[in-house]
Amino acid sequence: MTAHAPTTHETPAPTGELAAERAHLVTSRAALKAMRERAEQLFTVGDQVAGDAYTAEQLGRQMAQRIKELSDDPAVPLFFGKLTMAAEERWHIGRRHVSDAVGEPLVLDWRAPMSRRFYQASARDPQEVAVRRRFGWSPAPAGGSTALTSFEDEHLDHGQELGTGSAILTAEIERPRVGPMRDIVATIQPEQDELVRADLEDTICVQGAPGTGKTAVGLHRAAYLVYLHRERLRRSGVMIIGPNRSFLHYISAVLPALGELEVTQATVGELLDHLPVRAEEDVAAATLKHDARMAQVLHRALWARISRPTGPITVSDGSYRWRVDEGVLRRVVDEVRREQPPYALGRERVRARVVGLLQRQSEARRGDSPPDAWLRKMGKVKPVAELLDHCWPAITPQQLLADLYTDAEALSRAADGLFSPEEQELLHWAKPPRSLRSAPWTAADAVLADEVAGLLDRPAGFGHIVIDEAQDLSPMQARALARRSGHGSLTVLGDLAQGTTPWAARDWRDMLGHLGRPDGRIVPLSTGFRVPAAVLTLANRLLPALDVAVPPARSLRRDGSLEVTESADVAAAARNALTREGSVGVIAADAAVPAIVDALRAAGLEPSALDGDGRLTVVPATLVKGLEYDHVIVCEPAAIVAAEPRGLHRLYVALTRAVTSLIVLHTEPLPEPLR
Ligand SMILES: Nc1ncnc2c1ncn2[C@@H]1O[C@H](COP(=O)(O)OP(=O)(O)OP(=O)(O)O)[C@@H](O)[C@H]1O
Repeated sequence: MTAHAPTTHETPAPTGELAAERAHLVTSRAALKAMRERAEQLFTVGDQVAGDAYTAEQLGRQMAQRIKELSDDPAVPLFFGKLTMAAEERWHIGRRHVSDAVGEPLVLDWRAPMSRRFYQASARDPQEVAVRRRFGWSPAPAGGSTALTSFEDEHLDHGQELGTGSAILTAEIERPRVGPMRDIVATIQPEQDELVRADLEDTICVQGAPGTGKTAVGLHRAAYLVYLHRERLRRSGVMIIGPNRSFLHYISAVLPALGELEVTQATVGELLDHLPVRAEEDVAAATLKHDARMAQVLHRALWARISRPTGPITVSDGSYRWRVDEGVLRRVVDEVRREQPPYALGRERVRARVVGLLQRQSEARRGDSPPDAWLRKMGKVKPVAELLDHCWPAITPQQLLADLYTDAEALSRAADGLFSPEEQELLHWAKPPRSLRSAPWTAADAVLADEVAGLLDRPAGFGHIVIDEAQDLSPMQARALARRSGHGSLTVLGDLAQGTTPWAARDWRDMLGHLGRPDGRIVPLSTGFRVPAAVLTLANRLLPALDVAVPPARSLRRDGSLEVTESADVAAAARNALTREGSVGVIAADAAVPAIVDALRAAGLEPSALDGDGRLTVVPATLVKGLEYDHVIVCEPAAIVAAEPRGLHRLYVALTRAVTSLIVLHTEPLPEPLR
């Protein structure tokens, strides 16, 4: 394969081609406006013609959604690419579909099957594409519009291919980052596109070094799947799981920019709402609670609640008395138990079968079928209720956990052969709480309560879940997500080297097992788009000490700078960084953050809150995962390492947040691998 120099046209364009492209832009914008006006008109008419209130509301919601989808943001290019086919057809590719009054497409949605060639065609396999064109756009000033300024052609039919040498890709990657994450739809790379367009049925697990575009791939895959399977996924839903709220805030603009407004975004913690978290616990206890063995302990503890009937029941029904013998009742309970339904469903099944036995007696005596009200009444009569409370008692997740934590014998039975006596002791509450609400519930208990809730009843599953920073999930958290995925598929994104929780994954196959998808495809991403090579070389020196088998990251970026300085003057470093274009992130051990904020303020600088939109942000090291800044100042690496057991992993995360420059400030000796 031979790569040739591109034919790049810069503004002002000497040829009429750029003018023709600008004319196409004007036509496309006008067509989009007309589409929006038609939708608005339908919206008004729909209001008058829709039959019942429900239909009207549904229709209204869909139309309002459609109008929003058709909105034209002048700051966002309407198209970014163009394919000229060997057969002379021409297709512009953009963020959404635009067609003219007779339905002729003016811009193809990037997710349409045809658009795939824009990302995948190569000189070796042109896929009938003669020329691939990428457009350059000027940055939009605040509140203003972007302008079409240039284009770059690859004559695939003549063996020309730029790959990552594209000037427009380079400009996009090097564009200063301010504010939330942007979509990468104009420059998705072939290896990323393969993942974005993976089938809905496919669970994929992406192991990628920092900045290889994992988050970007996950978000674009969500947008792609919603486009392709709109009706199905609108019903079941798509969810994005991120490590914390700051991260979710950072990525929140990407899907709306791609026209997708109905995707749920949450942290794992936000999904677990079965008890109020009010206490902290030591790492050993928390780690044990996050261990996969805990699932077996809870399963045993719950099913140990079931006991066999110890006598017959007799039910008075007007002038009749029905009787069910102990042996028959035992068979009912044993049978339902063998069927292994969710526990709460099992209880109802026992109830229904006992009522069925009463019904048969009644029918035999009375000669006709009793009405539904009779069946409901029989389900609640005292002997039946007492039988259920004895044999298959109702239980809440909180009650089950509290009983385990306070009753050493019950715990020992459930944990027999699984937990050592010392481990069991870790779970024990020294004194019983006054009430379940005031019990010292911890975050790990919330995960366990969710496991129990999942044994009681199966939650409805999402059609697709994208899990970012998945390396940090514990086996029990992974199970909580598996439960919410039902028959759906997963996109699992992470980097074993960035695992910072005590239970962080060391092997993706194990994690996929906990996520209920042991056969998921594990795919590496290796090209880094964020971190400059010099910075990555420094961070890679930590890898051998991180005890994970991952290939070192490789950067596309030859620009950028690295400075390691023996100084504590963060204000001077920040002031200097602010003279350059782009965002500045100061990353420090959590405990050092207040003093750094004070020092910056004392120097007349104004750091903004993590979710704010200022140019200078001070970020606690524990919250920086997934984020990026043009200029990063990492303060005192030794303190970041010392703050937690997996401090070196945390430092690896901190060092890989820089897009353009990294400044490491220290007065203490640097951690060993960096010396
Ligand atoms: N194909 C691409 N074109 C342009 N920019 C890209 C491309 N792929 C990734 N990027 C950019 O590279 C940066 C890193 O991407 P992203 O945050 O998705 O990486 P990541 O693998 O999730 O990183 P980390 O593991 O550090 O969280 C982002 O600014 C993203 O927009």
